[in-house]
Amino acid sequence: RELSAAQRLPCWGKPQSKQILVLGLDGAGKTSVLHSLATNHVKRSTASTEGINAVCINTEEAKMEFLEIGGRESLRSYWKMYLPRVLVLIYVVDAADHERFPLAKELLHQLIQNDSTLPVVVLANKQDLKGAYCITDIHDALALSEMGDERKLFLIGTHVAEDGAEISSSMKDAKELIAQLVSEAQ
Ligand SMILES: Nc1nc2c(ncn2[C@@H]2O[C@H](COP(=O)(O)OP(=O)(O)OP(=O)(O)O)[C@@H](O)[C@H]2O)c(=O)[nH]1
Ligand SMILES: [Mg+2]
Repeated sequence: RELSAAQRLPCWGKPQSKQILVLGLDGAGKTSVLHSLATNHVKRSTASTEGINAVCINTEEAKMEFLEIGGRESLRSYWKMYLPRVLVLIYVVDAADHERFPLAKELLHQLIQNDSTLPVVVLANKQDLKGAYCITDIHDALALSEMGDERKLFLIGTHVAEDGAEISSSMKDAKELIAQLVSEAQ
């Protein structure tokens, strides 16, 4: 496993680049969301990310470089290493994974505790699943009211359900919002 490869990735680390970190527990849907945002079509991931996964996405507004770090327990210690370089943090949760909300919450709060202004976009993914928590419940479960007053914080429900379909309007909104945030953050 070569996490240090991040330094050599073609689109990661250029001074003019807008870097976005994508974190969240394993299985939350980070890779699936990134694939879908990149292609505008739903594409579910079939494998857990072994290390890091870098995806460049360009919109009219911004050239964006997304870096996902796998969410498995063995990879979580790497998450914070990338924080100092990011403009925006995307935190993906599986809205139906009730059992692990407390863990997802704890890890999110640990990540942002030393940066009171880092913008955060929480994606409450898998909204298509029966039993998925709605936005209000996710807001409570993750204690998003305790993320600090100075921070730009957004919570969007998403799903990556039907392979091949065009991405949902909420996913398009998320893409626009992220582009907006990175252009403001630079
Ligand atoms: N029903 C449903 N399944 C989803 C959704 N998003 C992702 N999945 C499925 O959930 C599983 C995990 O998705 P990934 O995108 O690999 O999750 P990840 O967060 O990248 O996981 P790691 O790389 O292990 O950290 C895959 O089987 C996906 O097909 C969704 O919105 N709805
Ligand atoms: Mg992944």
